[in-house]
Amino acid sequence: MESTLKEIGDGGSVLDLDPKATVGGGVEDIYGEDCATEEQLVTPWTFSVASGYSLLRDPHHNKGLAFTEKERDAHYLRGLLPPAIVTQQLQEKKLMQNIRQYQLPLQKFIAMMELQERNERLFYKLLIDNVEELLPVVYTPTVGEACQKYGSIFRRPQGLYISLKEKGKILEVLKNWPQRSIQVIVVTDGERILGLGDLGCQGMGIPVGKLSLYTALGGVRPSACLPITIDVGTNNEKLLNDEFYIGLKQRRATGEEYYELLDEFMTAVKQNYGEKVLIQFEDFANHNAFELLAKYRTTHLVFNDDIQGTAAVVLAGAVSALKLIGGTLADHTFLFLGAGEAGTGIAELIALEISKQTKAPVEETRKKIWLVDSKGLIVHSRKDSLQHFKQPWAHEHEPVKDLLSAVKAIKPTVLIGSSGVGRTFTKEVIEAVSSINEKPLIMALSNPTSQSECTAEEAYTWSEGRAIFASGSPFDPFEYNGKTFVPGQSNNAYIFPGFGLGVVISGAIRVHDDMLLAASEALAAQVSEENYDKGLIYPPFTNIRKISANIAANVAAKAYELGLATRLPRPADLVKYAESCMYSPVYRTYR
Ligand SMILES: O=C([O-])CC(=O)C(=O)O
Ligand SMILES: [Mg+2]
Repeated sequence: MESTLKEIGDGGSVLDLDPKATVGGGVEDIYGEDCATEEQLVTPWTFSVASGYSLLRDPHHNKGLAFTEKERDAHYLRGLLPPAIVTQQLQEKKLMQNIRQYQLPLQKFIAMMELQERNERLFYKLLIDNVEELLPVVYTPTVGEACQKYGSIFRRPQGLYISLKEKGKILEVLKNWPQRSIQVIVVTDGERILGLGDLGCQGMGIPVGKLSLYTALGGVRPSACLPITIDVGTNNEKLLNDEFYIGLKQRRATGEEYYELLDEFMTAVKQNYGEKVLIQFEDFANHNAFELLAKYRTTHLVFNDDIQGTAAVVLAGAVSALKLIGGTLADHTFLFLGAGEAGTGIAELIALEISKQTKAPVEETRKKIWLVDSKGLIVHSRKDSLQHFKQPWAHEHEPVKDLLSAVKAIKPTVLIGSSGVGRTFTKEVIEAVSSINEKPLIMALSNPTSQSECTAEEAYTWSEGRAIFASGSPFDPFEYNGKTFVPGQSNNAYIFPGFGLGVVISGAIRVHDDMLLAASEALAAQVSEENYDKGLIYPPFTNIRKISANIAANVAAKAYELGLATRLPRPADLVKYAESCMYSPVYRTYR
């Protein structure tokens, strides 16, 4: 026998409400077909058929021991739970104690994953309240290890798998996902997971992790998030020979076969979810990442996190670092190690920002930015053999074979690592850049920690405490000569959740570069004097929800200004509006 469960909303939050309802045995949407936007969600409660034993097994509604006496009576839970009734706070305290007892980060990761599959609100409560501690568990660096071992830790699907086997049926596959009003999709094909390379189908850990940050850091409701992995095979021999590998055991499809599948996917997404679903491309290999972004940016609402998200966060760090290193952006010389998605994406956004500030054409402002790839400095004489995304950076200079020689020749004030290769900022490189600058800005962006171009300790020690340092994966504070330095985390996690929220709340239909500049500007504005005193060029993650609301508001304001927003009328106070839309993980009361 089943009861109808009604949740009493927790006030203001509209995005918080799950518009999908299950009534009787079938799946029916109580708001009708078109309920993708929050405006139509007028009632502060949802229905569910889950009750009794199945209610305890439903992660979206389960509260465990926090079910009250009344709820236990009304929803057939008597006897299924031990008698104690505890608060969400106490549950949180107990779980944090449990998680802290695990020695290995992967054990903590698995504990968090199990919690997410058991009690979603409690998972988000923990993540939001303990963000500094748990971000390295559910995100970089641990998520990298989890992807490497995903075959053996895989328990339940947390997202959609679309493989070559589903060719011709992708629309049907999308309809198998239980939630209908999706606002954000993060999709990968697993070919370049962080700096770890091709992990094939096991890359699923990344879209799942990124979307849990969309909710925890950006406040997009979990039921509106859809993680997707496209499996076209893998070229990773180890996985191909692994009996426990969960993906297609074949080499990667390329060329027409690949692009046909991707095209079917992009068409099916738009057909199923409409044009206001944000599709975030994540951890594709360079050659496909640039091509997919160029191909779909004019027809779909797409965002490449590795090209555009990373660019916005690094630009924000460079702008805020000016308080410490002096000058304007245009006064600085940038040298990158790595000329892939992150390197060229960051370089272009910096050139664009300098061009806006100085009114000089972007072709000119690019000349202050130099890139080194595996074959040395990118210079004009190499132009013909360069991939198209590297060509704008082929400046006039004699050939230079490696990073150290490039530092000596170019004399950068800012050194940025985006190569995906660890320990490439050697002692000689950091000493060389420190001999040129009183305060060199050094950013070691590659993830996870094992791929970082240098550690925080190395940057501070080899620069004799003069470097302003930030990294893609987190490092602990480091003491040098009696002073404690706190490294900033230059990771796109600062940008994409707030950026996505801004896109969702404005109903934007396209992503424009100026919206990235708006996100970057809002992030830089959140750094305080107190942060600078510790050498920090990013605000701490503890304030991330406030930061995300500010980023969302600035992005939404730009979307309105550009005529790309469809949510009308424009809310007067966009920060307040963004905050009011954010998902809250506090338990709801069931009647
Ligand atoms: O996931 C992260 O930590 C940042 C990122 O996008 C990458 O490294 O590909
Ligand atoms: Mg990425």
